[in-house]
Amino acid sequence: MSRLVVVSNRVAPVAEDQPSAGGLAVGVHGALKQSGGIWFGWSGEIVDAPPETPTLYQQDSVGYATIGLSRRDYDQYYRGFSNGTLWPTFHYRTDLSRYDRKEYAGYLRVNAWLVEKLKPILRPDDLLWVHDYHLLPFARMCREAGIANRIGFFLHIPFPVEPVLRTVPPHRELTEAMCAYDLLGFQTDDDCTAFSDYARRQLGAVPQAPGVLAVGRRRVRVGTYPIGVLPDEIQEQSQTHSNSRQILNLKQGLHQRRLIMSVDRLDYSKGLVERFQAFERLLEMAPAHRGKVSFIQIAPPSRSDVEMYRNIRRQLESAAGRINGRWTDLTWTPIRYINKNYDRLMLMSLFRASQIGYVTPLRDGMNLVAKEYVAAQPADDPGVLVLSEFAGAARELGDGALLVNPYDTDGMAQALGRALIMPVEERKERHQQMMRRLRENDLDRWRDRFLADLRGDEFA
Ligand SMILES: O=P(O)(O)OC[C@H]1O[C@H](O[C@H]2O[C@H](CO)[C@@H](O)[C@H](O)[C@H]2O)[C@H](O)[C@@H](O)[C@@H]1O
Ligand SMILES: O=c1ccn([C@@H]2O[C@H](COP(=O)(O)OP(=O)(O)O)[C@@H](O)[C@H]2O)c(=O)[nH]1
Repeated sequence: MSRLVVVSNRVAPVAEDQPSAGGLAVGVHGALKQSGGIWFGWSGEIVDAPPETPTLYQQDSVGYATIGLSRRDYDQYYRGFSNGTLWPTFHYRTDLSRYDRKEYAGYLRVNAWLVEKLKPILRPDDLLWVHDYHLLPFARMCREAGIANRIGFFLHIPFPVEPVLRTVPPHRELTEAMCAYDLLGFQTDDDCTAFSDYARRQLGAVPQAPGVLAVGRRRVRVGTYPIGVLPDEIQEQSQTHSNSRQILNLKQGLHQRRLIMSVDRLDYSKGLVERFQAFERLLEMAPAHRGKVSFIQIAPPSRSDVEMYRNIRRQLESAAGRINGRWTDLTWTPIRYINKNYDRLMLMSLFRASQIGYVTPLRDGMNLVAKEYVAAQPADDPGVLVLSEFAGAARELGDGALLVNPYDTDGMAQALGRALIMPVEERKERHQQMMRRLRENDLDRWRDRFLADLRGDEFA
């Protein structure tokens, strides 16, 4: 079988007990560990002079090939066009998006440079699987460099509807470039439909069969492949630290209080301020919960050199300070807001120790934390997932979770109140329902379905 070569901007740290840098790294690492292959991408370092060739190293079945970026490339490609333009727009925050031609030129330049660095490592029958918005034009540049391999692309974040996408000035060039991939994968049907609708209206794409678009002389397949987790592995992990000093101390310090848990990169798309406000509304609306419930928000800093990320950090600090200032008493602090990265084993144990998973992004491609929270619960006394309808995960977990609209403060507070008193029978039923979906759509299936479609004969 052909070798798998994964390309993504972010490459996971290799050690199991190291904190991971977001869902892409967690998902791709989990998938590659099973199948083996090469993982090529940015080393995470900014260097004075980028080397001629990537650094190669092997860890179990995965070969890593990573390379540093110069300050200018990092600024224009990663911080600039990827995270200053595409990320906010694709998350429907056109108010936070900016466009700079120089940054876009840098984005294209780095894509072409990465192709040049990857080419010598490639074999003619390698299967390429490229990930995420940093690399929309990567396949087009591969084709220009004479790389004829089959290339698939998976978008981890939402794909916006046409009027929103058009606010990115080079939208047509970008989407035309996407059509140089053989297969385009999205997290949800909504994302896939948004792309297909855009392609029909703006690029004159003609649907040829279900999931196949003809765009000029190219045929491109499109499909929905929701990323998953490995529920059994998470069940096991969630018990690793159950009796550790940290978890025991936490439980002791809670004095029987119910625990609400949230874990997110510190990102404005995650709806953290709205979430804090809804928690405060719960305390206002339901005096019985005062002193009886604690909320832990873990929010490791992310992309801190992008201005909007500094703003959200300030806003949250002020919200947490204000709410705690108003409600804290001698024995109870309602919100523990922690700006630190935790390793996954500890996170899964924290999920298991809590009664509510509070996951309320304003917009999210999938949100693996929601799935991990469910997988980490004890089957005989599971916690409740309170989940935003705007997370990709809501498509699969909507029947078992309490779905909320993160713009509706009262609605979220009500959902928290309902979760806090939900009888165990209802919690078990909801949990079983969600576990069924997690098992049907686990991480192995995500990889296997995508790669089977990419290998398929339809392209011949
Ligand atoms: O690499 P960073 O800039 O530090 O950011 C971390 C990752 O964030 C995003 O993750 C997304 O992928 C998850 C898994 O599919 C999904 O659940 C989540 O909804 C997405 O936001 C980003 O897409 C990745 O490229 C970043 O590496
Ligand atoms: O301190 C932390 C915070 C998060 N995560 C992991 O990072 C991933 C976040 O993925 P998600 O899809 O929820 O959001 P993203 O950050 O990719 O937007 C999940 O697997 C978390 O368990 C972690 O390992 N340590």
